[in-house]
Amino acid sequence: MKVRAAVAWEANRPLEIEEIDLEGPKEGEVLVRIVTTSLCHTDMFTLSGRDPEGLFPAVLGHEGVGIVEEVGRGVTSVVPGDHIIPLYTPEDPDCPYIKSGKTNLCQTIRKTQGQGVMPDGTSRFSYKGQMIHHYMGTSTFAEYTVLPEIAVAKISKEAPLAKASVMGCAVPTGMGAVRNTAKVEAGATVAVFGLGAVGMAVIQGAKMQGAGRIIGIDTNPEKFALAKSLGAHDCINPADFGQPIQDVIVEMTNGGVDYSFECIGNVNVMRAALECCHKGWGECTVIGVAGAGEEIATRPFQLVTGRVWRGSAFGGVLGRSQLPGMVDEWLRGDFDVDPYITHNMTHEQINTPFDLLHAGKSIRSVIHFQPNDTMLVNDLPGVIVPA
Ligand SMILES: NC(=O)c1ccc[n+]([C@@H]2O[C@H](COP(=O)([O-])OP(=O)(O)OC[C@H]3O[C@@H](n4cnc5c(N)ncnc54)[C@H](O)[C@@H]3O)[C@@H](O)[C@H]2O)c1
Ligand SMILES: N[C@@H](CCC(=O)N[C@@H](CSCO)C(=O)NCC(=O)O)C(=O)O
Ligand SMILES: [Zn+2]
Ligand SMILES: [Zn+2]
Repeated sequence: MKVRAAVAWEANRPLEIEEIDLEGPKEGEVLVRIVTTSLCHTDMFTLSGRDPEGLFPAVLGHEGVGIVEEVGRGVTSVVPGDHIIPLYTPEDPDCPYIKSGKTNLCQTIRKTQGQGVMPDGTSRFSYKGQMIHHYMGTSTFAEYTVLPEIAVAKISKEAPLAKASVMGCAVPTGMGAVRNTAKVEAGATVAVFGLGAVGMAVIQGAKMQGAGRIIGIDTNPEKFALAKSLGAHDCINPADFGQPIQDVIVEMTNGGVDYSFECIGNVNVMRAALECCHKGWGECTVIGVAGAGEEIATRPFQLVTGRVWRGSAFGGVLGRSQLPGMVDEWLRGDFDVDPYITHNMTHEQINTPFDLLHAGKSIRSVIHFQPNDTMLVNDLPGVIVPA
């Protein structure tokens, strides 16, 4: 079939909307109509050319929501009409990683996913006969995409599709890192480095866990008002201090924080995030994604004296078994996704979210594939960007 897709032809070049060819779902695959998708910093990171797994041309996008249109042979867990969230961290119950009960990092299709192809080694996308790569196994910047069955999470049909895309990455990543990776407990002191959508979800998650003090850190003070409204007690800008930010936080907290989260992808900040942790027990969770060749450093003494460095992908969330429950929490009103959505626009405006995110003007921009259906709902959060 012919589908309109935003194609990243090469690194550092604006995406182009093209009419490309999409092959139907093969065995174990699902054809999905994407309803909305939002831009995560990771898409921008890959477009920048700094992602060691970045491949071009590709259809980027991994934070979205859609409706199953057709299923391939052997697919039993979803049917046409189901509402789903594409999973860049799939969940195959037969995967030894999943069976371990210790991680959400399903490896069943990880290799081909990193090669920009479906599990059978081929791409469903092409343009005038030229192969176009899939991205993160999701490629949500297309009207329709094909996904392996293990990479779709069936969610409640009550979830408004106009807003649900943020449940595809930012919200579960930040909230899950708090609950599943760090396991923040009531009363804990928390530092959140980077107040984009991921950092905001960490704040929201920490507040829900009953954290006693939440400190937000960002070089862009325009993020502070939202961070405070979600639960941050203090927000600080490293540029306002004449000493390393980790020293400032250790002083502010009388010895360091119980938990810190790096939500930027900056290896120097990852060091600060470790070193602001309390001696003896403080734990730093790295969420941000750093570029090819970049490495982290600290004095090993920081670890010898009890601080812990760990990392989190997709918040440690099991996509098929746990994400639908997180969507239900949202629908019950346990948390709100509206604060994440600052802008709404059409697929044709796909490059605007990159400009807004780069300029620090947005949290999440949502792309609406059927603007007449989803952009005109009366409680749509954020502004509608004029075409
Ligand atoms: N591990 C995962 O599963 C996962 C999932 C989603 C996103 N990510 C990564 O998390 C990071 C955050 O994603 P996002 O979409 O929230 O990004 P974002 O661009 O919306 O937010 C990043 C924030 O960091 C701030 N910042 C930049 N440099 C800073 C510095 N030196 N000190 C303090 N603040 C600084 C920016 O002002 C911005 O507010 C990215 O690296 C992204 O690739 C990882
Ligand atoms: N491809 C990069 C790493 C990118 C990365 O770390 N991706 C995160 C998700 S970011 C979502 O916004 C992730 O889940 N990683 C686990 C995995 O990819 O298996 C690189 O090669 O450095
Ligand atoms: Zn993401
Ligand atoms: Zn940039």
